[in-house]
Amino acid sequence: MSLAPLWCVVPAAGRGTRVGGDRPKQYLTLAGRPLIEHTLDRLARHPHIAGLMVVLSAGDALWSGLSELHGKPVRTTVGGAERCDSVLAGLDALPDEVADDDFALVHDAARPCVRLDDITRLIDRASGADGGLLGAPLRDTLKRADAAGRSELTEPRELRWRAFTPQMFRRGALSAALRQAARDRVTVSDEAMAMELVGHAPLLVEGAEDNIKVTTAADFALAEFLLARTAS
Ligand SMILES: Nc1ccn([C@@H]2O[C@H](COP(=O)(O)OP(=O)(O)OP(=O)(O)O)[C@@H](O)[C@H]2O)c(=O)n1
Ligand SMILES: C[C@](O)(CO)[C@H](O)COP(=O)(O)O
Repeated sequence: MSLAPLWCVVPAAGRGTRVGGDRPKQYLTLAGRPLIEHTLDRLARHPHIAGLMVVLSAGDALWSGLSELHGKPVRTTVGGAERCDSVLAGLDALPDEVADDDFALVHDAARPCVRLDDITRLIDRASGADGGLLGAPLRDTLKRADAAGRSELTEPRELRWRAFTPQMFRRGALSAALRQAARDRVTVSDEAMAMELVGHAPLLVEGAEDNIKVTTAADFALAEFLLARTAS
């Protein structure tokens, strides 16, 4: 890997409404410490990550104040109403040393089980392809439901992927794509979608299915189990 070390933007400004806890899910306890600490620990341990830009909600009183982890700088900024607003704020806040042409990673605070070797593979492959994302091909039969919740149609599963993070793009190109989506009033659910909308075709890099996004309360038990099995 000849690329210079990359900064990683970590959107952590969500409210965790689907979990429904007494605080945003990134601060709920997972295997003895706040979920976000697991995520940041894994990212900072990756030898090719230079620093972390954690995007917090305005007035976040639960953030630990961490400023360094495993010798890497940890900076914070304030996010926005949607995940895409938070990612754009994170990109804008990256240090000046990150040029527009440099790659940056984006990884959800809510994905604590990411494997270091998947990050390495993403960096290796996506840097040669002008950007990409971790994901996994759909393995189940895919149904389209009608409004009554009945199966109306079986969709082809070939060429269908689930999108994970990290996602990796050049800082300037991703910022421009996110700004364009905002101007067009499109709420993009991931960085790759913003890039697709301006004509790019991000590389899909297959990653482990256990890189789950903690989304509901039931995901905590699964994440705790997976954390112990995905240490590298
Ligand atoms: N305005 C937002 C919304 C989400 N996120 C972050 O984006 C990641 C993925 O979002 P999601 O799982 O949807 O988190 P929440 O928005 O917190 O969940 P919910 O929709 O259940 O409220 C999380 O790390 C979340 O903190 C963010 O930084 N800013
Ligand atoms: C970026 C993402 O994690 C890819 O799966 C996801 O789109 C973000 O979660 P959300 O629930 O759509 O906000």
